[in-house]
Amino acid sequence: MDKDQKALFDNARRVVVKVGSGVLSYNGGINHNVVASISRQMAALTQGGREMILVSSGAVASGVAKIGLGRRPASMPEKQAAAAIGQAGLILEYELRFAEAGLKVAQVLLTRNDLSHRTRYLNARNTLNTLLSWGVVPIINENDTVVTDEIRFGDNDNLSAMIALLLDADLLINLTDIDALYDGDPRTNPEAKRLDIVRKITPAIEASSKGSPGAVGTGGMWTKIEAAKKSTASGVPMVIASGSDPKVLTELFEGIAHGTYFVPRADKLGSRKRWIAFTSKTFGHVTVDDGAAKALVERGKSLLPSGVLDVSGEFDVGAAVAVCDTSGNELGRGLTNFTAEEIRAIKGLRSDQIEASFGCREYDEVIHRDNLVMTATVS
Ligand SMILES: Nc1ncnc2c1ncn2[C@@H]1O[C@H](COP(=O)(O)OP(=O)(O)O)[C@@H](O)[C@H]1O
Ligand SMILES: N[C@@H](CCC(=O)OP(=O)(O)O)C(=O)O
Repeated sequence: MDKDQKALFDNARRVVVKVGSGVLSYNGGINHNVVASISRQMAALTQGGREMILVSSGAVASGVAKIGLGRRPASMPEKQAAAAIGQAGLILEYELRFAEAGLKVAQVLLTRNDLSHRTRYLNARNTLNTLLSWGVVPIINENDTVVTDEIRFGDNDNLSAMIALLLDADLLINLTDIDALYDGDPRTNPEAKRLDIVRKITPAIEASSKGSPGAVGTGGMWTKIEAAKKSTASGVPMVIASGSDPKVLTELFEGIAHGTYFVPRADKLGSRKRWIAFTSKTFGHVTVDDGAAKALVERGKSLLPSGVLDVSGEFDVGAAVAVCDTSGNELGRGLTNFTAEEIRAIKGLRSDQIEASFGCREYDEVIHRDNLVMTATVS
């Protein structure tokens, strides 16, 4: 790896590692060698002075094996039931492996709703920080029992990025059943070429990652690219590498390159803005005209009522909303100063017109720049 990457690994104090179902499964059950090698490497890194956090899939695979289903169930309730059976055994296995190195682990189960709710997000952050301060390794999975389509992450890739942002991690490592990101799905395109470094997630990279997942994974490469977008746009680098390589983590921290490295933006986004941009749940969207789009994206301005063309959804003051251009592309997200109904009444109006029509105006901005994060570029 190059000098900059090596410095980054050397200096990374807090690291989130995600392991996917594909690499954790073997013959319809859990791959004990992979659990052992990931635990051993993470324990050594923890003892070397880093704070390591694990996001591990594998509950469904473990449950399927335990009750002898023979195959991964198709229906949601069956998957949830299998995960409930498998999660205990999965954590027990990690607990035993980490204990061999004298370390303790903690099970943390989360849903998307937990993190999109600001207070619960802060509670989760406090708990995780306390565990880390006690030298305990948190092992996180989606709380499959209670998730519905509405609140599920659906994939642990996005959850791992949100955890990296929540904990202000220095690095996110995604261990999967393939050695790197390719410019096409190698399972269907034998000509696909390996990408060692991604400086910008281009539409071509997005398109090449849309193949379906492996037999047991969820989301495939696409959800890993979504995670890389969240992570790098917040200033946290991400690596996709093979989890079946028993030295992958150890070697990465020795300066030996593995997999694909996603270069982050230079300046780290503050923790509140990360939450607004990537973790909050949006309750609607406002469509802005071309002038407002440019002012927001290129000049970091607040969103004024005069730039708003349309509003969708019903929301209250303080809700998170997406800001979209006239083609429906999401430009960013922010916390609104007005309800949806109020924005409908004042859209397109200048501040003096609002005062003339309504007799007063509490805020000049629909979304103030302090509560706004733009994630897109405008051509
Ligand atoms: N562009 C790509 N580069 C690499 N792998 C890809 C690509 N597109 C799709 N894939 C597939 O994504 C799979 C990994 O995703 P998934 O099965 O969901 O893993 P995990 O269980 O680790 O989340 C790989 O096995 C690979 O076949
Ligand atoms: N919560 C599920 C994992 C779902 C999931 O995201 O799987 P994967 O895409 O393999 O990381 C489980 O533990 O089986």
